[in-house]
Amino acid sequence: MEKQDILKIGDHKFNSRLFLGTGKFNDLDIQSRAVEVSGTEVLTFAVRRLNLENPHEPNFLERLDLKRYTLLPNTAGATTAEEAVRIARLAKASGLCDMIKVEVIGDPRTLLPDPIETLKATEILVNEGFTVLPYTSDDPILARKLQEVGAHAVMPGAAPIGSGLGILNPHYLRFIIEEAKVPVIVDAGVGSPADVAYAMELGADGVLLNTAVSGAKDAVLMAEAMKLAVEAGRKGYLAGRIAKKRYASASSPMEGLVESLEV
Ligand SMILES: CC(=O)[C@@H](O)[C@H](O)COP(=O)(O)O
Repeated sequence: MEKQDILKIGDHKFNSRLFLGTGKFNDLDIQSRAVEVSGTEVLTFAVRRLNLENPHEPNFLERLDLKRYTLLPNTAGATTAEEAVRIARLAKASGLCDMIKVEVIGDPRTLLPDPIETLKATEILVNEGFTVLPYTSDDPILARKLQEVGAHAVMPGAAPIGSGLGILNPHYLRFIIEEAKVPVIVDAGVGSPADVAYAMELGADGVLLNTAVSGAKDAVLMAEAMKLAVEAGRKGYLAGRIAKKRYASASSPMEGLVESLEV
C-alpha cells in the first residue's frame, strides 16, 4: 500500500501540498469551483479584507464550506513588523486560526518582502505562540535566520507577486530546501503548471499561488492543472530523477545483440 505523504507545519497536517490565495478572484462561483477542484486544504487571505467587527457581513469566503479548509490569515498590507504583529493578533482574537502568514512588504513596485521587518515580526509572533509562516525572498541566509527564531515554515518567493515569471533562482531555492529544518512552501510568482512541478521537483514541500489560477482564461481548469502539477512534481522528487549527462547513452544497448543475431 502507498505510504501517506503528509505535510506537517507545526501541529497542522495536510494531504494537499497546494495552498491557494483567495485575493484576486472576481467571480465567487468560479472561485469556489476552482478551490474545490484544486484539492487544496489551505486558503490564505488578507485579514484586512475581512470585516472582523461584523463577521456576518458578506465576504469573499462566504461561498466556501469553511469547515473543510484551514484558513491561513496573512498580514498583507503591513510594511513594518509592528503592523504585521497587530494584524496577526487581530486575526487570532477573531478565532480565525493560530497560523499566520507573515507578509511585510518592503517596496511597493516589486512587492518584495522587507527582510529585517519580516524577521522581527516572525520572532515576536513565534514567542506569542502563533504558528508562523513568513513570506520571504529566495535568500538562503534569511531563510536560515527565520528558522533560528522559530518559523514553522519558510515561504520563499519564486518571483515577484503576481508576475507569473516562474522560478527565477532555482539555485538559491535549492540551497534553502537542502538546509531547511521546516517545510519550504514556494510562494508567489509562479505562472504555469510547469513552474509548480519544477518547484516540487526541486524538493519544495508545497506551493502557494493565486494569480496563476485566478487570472487564467479558465480558472477552474487551471486549478485542476495546478493540483496535478503539485502531485506530479512531488512524485518526481520522491522518485529521484536521473542525473544529467553531457552525451547520449543509447536506450537500446547494442551489447550482445550481434551474437544473438548470428545464432
Ligand atoms: C506573498 C503573497 O502575497 C502571495 O502569497 C500571493 O498571494 C500569491 O502570489 P501569486 O499571485 O504570484 O501567486
